[in-house]
Amino acid sequence: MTTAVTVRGLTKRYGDVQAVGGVDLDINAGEVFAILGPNGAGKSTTVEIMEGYRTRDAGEVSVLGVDPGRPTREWRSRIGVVLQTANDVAEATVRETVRHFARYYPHPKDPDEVIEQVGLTDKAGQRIRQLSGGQRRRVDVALGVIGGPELLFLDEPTTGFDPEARRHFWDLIESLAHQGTTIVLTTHYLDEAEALADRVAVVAGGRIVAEGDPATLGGRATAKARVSWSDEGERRSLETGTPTRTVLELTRRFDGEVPELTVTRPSLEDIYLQLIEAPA
Ligand SMILES: Nc1ncnc2c1ncn2[C@@H]1O[C@H](COP(=O)(O)OP(=O)(O)OP(=O)(O)O)[C@@H](O)[C@H]1O
Repeated sequence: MTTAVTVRGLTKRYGDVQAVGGVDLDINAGEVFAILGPNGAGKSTTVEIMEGYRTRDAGEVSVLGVDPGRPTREWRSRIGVVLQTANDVAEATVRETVRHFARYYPHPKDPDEVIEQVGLTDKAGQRIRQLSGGQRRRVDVALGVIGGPELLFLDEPTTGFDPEARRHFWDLIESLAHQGTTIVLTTHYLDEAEALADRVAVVAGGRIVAEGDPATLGGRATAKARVSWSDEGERRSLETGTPTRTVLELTRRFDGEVPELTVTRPSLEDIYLQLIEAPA
């Protein structure tokens, strides 16, 4: 497996604030990697260092084989970036803007296709300043992917999106990942991380407190399950480490279908909240 990003012992301090306090990361080529963490955890700082937009105090960083502290033009053309705050070219239209940015890259995608992918075909002729916040964010995403990047960084990409736009965005990310693009995203939406990411890292206080598959993070898949059902109109539930056995017993007791049966394990959000409350 090829590694797209390697980070070792990364630190960054702003005055008295230790924004990043020793981060190690390996992101494989072709994977979708989500960085989660509360406000001020150090996510953007870490990502901006990987993008070559921020200097580091210490540590080793390699992104597509290049130290982002010494970015080259050729390297820049291989990565795509969607920053948290975008610079709007307010007077230009969506199509003009996307076409304009396409010229910066040696092998850009077709601007109209990209506009379609982000769901802005109807707005292609509209000036950016006339778009809603969520629509502008979609322009940002279009500008991040127009160069056909091997590696795409997305910092809170769906903030301000309505639920439908978010789903469209997820489809876009899935199709880019399917085509082999490595994707690194930060998000505050746990459902987004769960839907998209092959692996997640939870950052708190400038350190990684957990890392892994979102389905099993923090022992999620083996944590006790809550089995709930209905018995003569009354809701019953119990927590158990052996939910299969419990369901089997209930099946016997009800001689078949267990009324209103649910079996749940902790959600990614439950595990995330535990992790950030008690950093390792
Ligand atoms: N340019 C800066 N100058 C001084 N302090 C900064 C600067 N940028 C970030 N910080 C501080 O570094 C810490 C980490 O900030 P960072 O933006 O990396 O967090 P984050 O995890 O991305 O947060 P959010 O979820 O709010 O975007 C915070 O305490 C922040 O106040």
